[in-house]
Amino acid sequence: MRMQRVAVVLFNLGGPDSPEAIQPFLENLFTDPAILRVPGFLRPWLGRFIARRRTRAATENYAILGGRSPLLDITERQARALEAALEGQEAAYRCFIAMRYWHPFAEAAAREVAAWRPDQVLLLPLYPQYSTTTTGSSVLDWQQAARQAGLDVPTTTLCCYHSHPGFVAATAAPLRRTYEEARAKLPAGVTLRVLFSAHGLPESIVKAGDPYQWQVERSVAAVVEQLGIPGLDHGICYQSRVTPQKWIGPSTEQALEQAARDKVAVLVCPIAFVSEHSETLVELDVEYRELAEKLHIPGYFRAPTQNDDPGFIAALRDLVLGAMGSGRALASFAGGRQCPKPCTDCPHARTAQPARQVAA
Ligand SMILES: C=CC1=C(C)c2cc3[nH]c(cc4nc(cc5[nH]c(cc1n2)c(C)c5CCC(=O)O)C(CCC(=O)O)=C4C)c(C)c3C=C
Ligand SMILES: [Fe+2]
Ligand SMILES: [Fe+2]
Repeated sequence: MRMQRVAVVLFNLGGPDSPEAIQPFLENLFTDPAILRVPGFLRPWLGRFIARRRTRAATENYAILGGRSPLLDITERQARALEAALEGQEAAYRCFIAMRYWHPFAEAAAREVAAWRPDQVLLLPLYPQYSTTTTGSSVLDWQQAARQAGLDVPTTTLCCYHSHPGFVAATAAPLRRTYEEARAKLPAGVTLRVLFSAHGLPESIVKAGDPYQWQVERSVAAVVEQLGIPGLDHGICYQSRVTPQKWIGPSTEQALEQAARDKVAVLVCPIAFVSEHSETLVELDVEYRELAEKLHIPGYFRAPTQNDDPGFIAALRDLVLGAMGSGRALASFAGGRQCPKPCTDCPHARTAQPARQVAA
């Protein structure tokens, strides 16, 4: 009998692979209805307008990284490491990558998956917390791509793993190392504040029911508990605001200003990214570091993201094996947007409509 084949599809946002790709990448992003929530007839025009306005700042950021995002290279490493970690199971696992706004798109990934003839597909977002703007958008994109590729096999979606013990441990371990290194460099009297920095969202998206902020808070609580540092000074803040609307706060800039007023050193820990990219390597390592210096903050440190750290890959393996056969499926959410229903304690699980099975 042929061994069962499981295609694991890793979702991430994608990033430009050359300076010329920056504007079309941004156009793809800002014309996504999950990101730009304006009437359909306005979206292509407004989305391209916002993208063109953002291109200059983004080009300057990517220039610091050699003109391209490192996200795909890192995701490739994660995919190969996860594939290796899944060897020796009862089923044969192969990992594929579907990026949302730049190559490899879901369309190409779905064709590759179909050609491999899997018995099952598992969708694995590289976003620990569910947002309609990230995982939700990628799932919708995948569903369309899979239909076009004629891929009709049972599909399981892993919506979120904000408090999964493996993810929490893989976040806490490098944070603890950086914390100890930072402590050793600081004078004894200086407090070190851990600032958990997550990608921000427009407040209207959270008010419409997006569970992302709540899940970020859950992740932070779990990581702090795992660290077990008595009296740890810590806070949550949100970075990367790119539109003029009101975004959730406090912003990372505001949190740094508060740290300056409190005369504490800061250790910034990314909590919603699991790979290095422009928002960690440029925003956190260059822009916020400069701001911290300008504000005379007594010390600025940054914990690394997980990338292909063995602890994180082991967490992904456990998530994959735990999700297989669990019957997790998508439910349609009030308002017509897709929202998953796998965790019993997510607010969206309580508000979701009865499950509409998209896969067995
Ligand atoms: C309204 C705009 C945006 C929302 C909402 C948003 C949500 C969101 N994004 C990530 C993770 C990533 N974002 C990345 C790049 C990126 N994101 C936006 C805008 C929104 N993101 C822009 C305009 C860009 C391009 C870069 C820039 O112009 O500064 C990336 C990849 C970047 C790379 O270097 O490859 C990631 C990853 C999350 C987790 C999230 C909400 C939960
Ligand atoms: Fe983003
Ligand atoms: Fe959930």
